[in-house]
Amino acid sequence: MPQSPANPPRLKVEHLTRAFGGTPVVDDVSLDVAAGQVACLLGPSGCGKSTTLRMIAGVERPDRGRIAFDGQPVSDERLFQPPEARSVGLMFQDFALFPHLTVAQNVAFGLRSGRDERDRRVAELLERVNLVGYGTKHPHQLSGGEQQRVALARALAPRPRVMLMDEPFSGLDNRLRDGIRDTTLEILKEEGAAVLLVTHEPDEALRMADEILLMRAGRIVQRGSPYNIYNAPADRAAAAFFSDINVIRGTSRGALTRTPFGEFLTPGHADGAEVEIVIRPQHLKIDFDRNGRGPNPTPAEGTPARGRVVRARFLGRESLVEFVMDSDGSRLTASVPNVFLPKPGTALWLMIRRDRCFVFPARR
Ligand SMILES: Nc1ncnc2c1ncn2[C@@H]1O[C@H](COP(=O)(O)OP(=O)(O)OP(=O)(O)O)[C@@H](O)[C@H]1O
Repeated sequence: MPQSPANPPRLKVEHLTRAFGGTPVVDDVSLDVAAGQVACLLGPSGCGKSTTLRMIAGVERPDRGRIAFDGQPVSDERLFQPPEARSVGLMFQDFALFPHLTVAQNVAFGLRSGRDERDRRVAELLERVNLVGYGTKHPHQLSGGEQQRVALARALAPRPRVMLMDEPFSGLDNRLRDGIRDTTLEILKEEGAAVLLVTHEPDEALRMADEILLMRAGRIVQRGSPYNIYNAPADRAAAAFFSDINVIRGTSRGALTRTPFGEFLTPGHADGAEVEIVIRPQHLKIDFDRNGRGPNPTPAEGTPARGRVVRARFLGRESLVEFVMDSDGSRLTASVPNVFLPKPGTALWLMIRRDRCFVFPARR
């Protein structure tokens, strides 16, 4: 739904700022999340994600900035509503179920309605999280995944306008996690809350988010759909956050940069400026050596360059092959689906998917 003053986003955060001991930890963060939308705050440990979430929850006071739900301020220069007045659902890494309460009592905990309505809502949620028949059990009788689903049901029970989740899946077994993420996402979408999920795992953000907000040192450095963030990273660090990367350095002259893979267009970079051409391992293509010759250059893949295999590893879904390049001794890594394990020393040719390269100014 388009947003306007008459139709404000479910969650709106403007210029949120918080310092600890003089060090800014959250620095001018603004974001919007619509009802039914999942936004992921993604960034390395310590970048300020949890502090942002805690301010929106109302358990941490901002130094500056405004927070509004459906256009109604819950925190600004004058106002600071406590968490219980905000209609937020909270879910953290340790689910913190009440051990002495049953599953049904845990789910009913935040419900203020009459008994019939409460029982109806608990039954509805237990069915939705696939725990029919578990109502009388206690948390210690449940697996980690089941406990996580109870926590989700408990957080959603009062129909919060905004759902805040801080690394909610990180305590779970790796094999369970993808399934639980998908189920959780389905339920969140059905319930229609605005969801802000904090994670340091790019895979989780790519899987769950409608919008990713990439955070670094207290600031949001890029925002966009998973597709855009992955395929058009704002800088080298943003590219490197999602996968291993290869970096080919060169000097831009007349908007062209010469590399072992031919010339690359580098418009917008001054003459003599050092640039970095960044390419993910899966976008390097490998071809065989034909008596010292490689494949013919193509417009899309440019000039091939020869290298020798240093190491090849099988990682299950893919094989990673590391090369040292003949031309300048630089190291590059290519990823190949399935099994491809050439012996060290094998000469092979590499080509670069030019439409998948990113060009950035070189880091000093
Ligand atoms: N109450 C506090 N007092 C002092 N420093 C704090 C406080 N809370 C957080 N910090 C500091 O602020 C920085 C950001 O912490 P925050 O928990 O927001 O980061 P994060 O991105 O969520 O990291 P993680 O994923 O490790 O939880 C850290 O350096 C942390 O030590």
